[in-house]
Amino acid sequence: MSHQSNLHASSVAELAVDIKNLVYSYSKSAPPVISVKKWQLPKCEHVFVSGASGSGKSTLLNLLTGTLQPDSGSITLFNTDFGALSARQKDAFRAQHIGVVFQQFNLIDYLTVLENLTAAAYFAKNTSLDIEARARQLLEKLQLPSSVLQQRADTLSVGQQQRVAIARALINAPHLVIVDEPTSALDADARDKFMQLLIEATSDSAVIFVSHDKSLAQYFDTQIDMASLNQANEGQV
Ligand SMILES: Nc1ncnc2c1ncn2[C@@H]1O[C@H](COP(=O)(O)OP(=O)(O)OP(=O)(O)O)[C@@H](O)[C@H]1O
Repeated sequence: MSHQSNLHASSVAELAVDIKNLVYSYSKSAPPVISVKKWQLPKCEHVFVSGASGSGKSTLLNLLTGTLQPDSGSITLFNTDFGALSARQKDAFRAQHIGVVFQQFNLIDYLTVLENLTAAAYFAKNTSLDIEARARQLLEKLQLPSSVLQQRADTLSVGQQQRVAIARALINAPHLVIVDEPTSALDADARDKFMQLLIEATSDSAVIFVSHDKSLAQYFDTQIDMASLNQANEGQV
């Protein structure tokens, strides 16, 4: 069964993420950085993952997006066994079903906002939607003027870049949105506004948001700390 046909199963999946016995180490001689026995995220739930620096938050996100491969265990995303996909299928699955907002936004500087959004749709082979119309709709939802579409990414303010990064993550209407600490450069007012917009814009998706700033937990349905999720060093010296 291809990942495409699995998508039909995904529409009835109860769980966005189902992790079992997931173990990951950067080095064989060191204890695992990630060791999660069981973690389930229901569809459309918004979870806040906190944890100290070095606790494994980014590593977990990289495993969820397929950038890192687990040593053992399984990650099932919307009924699809992610680990069983080939590298190419993983890329396609990620492009189609997972939206990522990176810490540094990772917009392509020399492209306009519309080109940035169109590129994300292109990689997902998303031809079924009118991308420009969807881009306009998302910008409106994120309270950016549509004139921004024609502006080069490197001419945007930091706050605008953040909103465009959300729009890019949502352009393909992903089932799962992963957000890695995007608020560190913002003052308190801008941060609250950003969080409200993010939560509103992702109401139809499951969201995993990682940050060490526990004051952001108020925006989420549930919260979990890496230390309790991760039993990596239990019983190890
Ligand atoms: N490429 C790597 N090679 C070896 N060790 C790594 C690598 N990347 C991360 N680590 C180690 O893995 C552990 C978890 O790192 P990770 O970046 O996942 O933590 P984090 O919770 O995201 O931290 P931060 O909040 O500082 O971004 C740390 O001890 C880190 O030093």
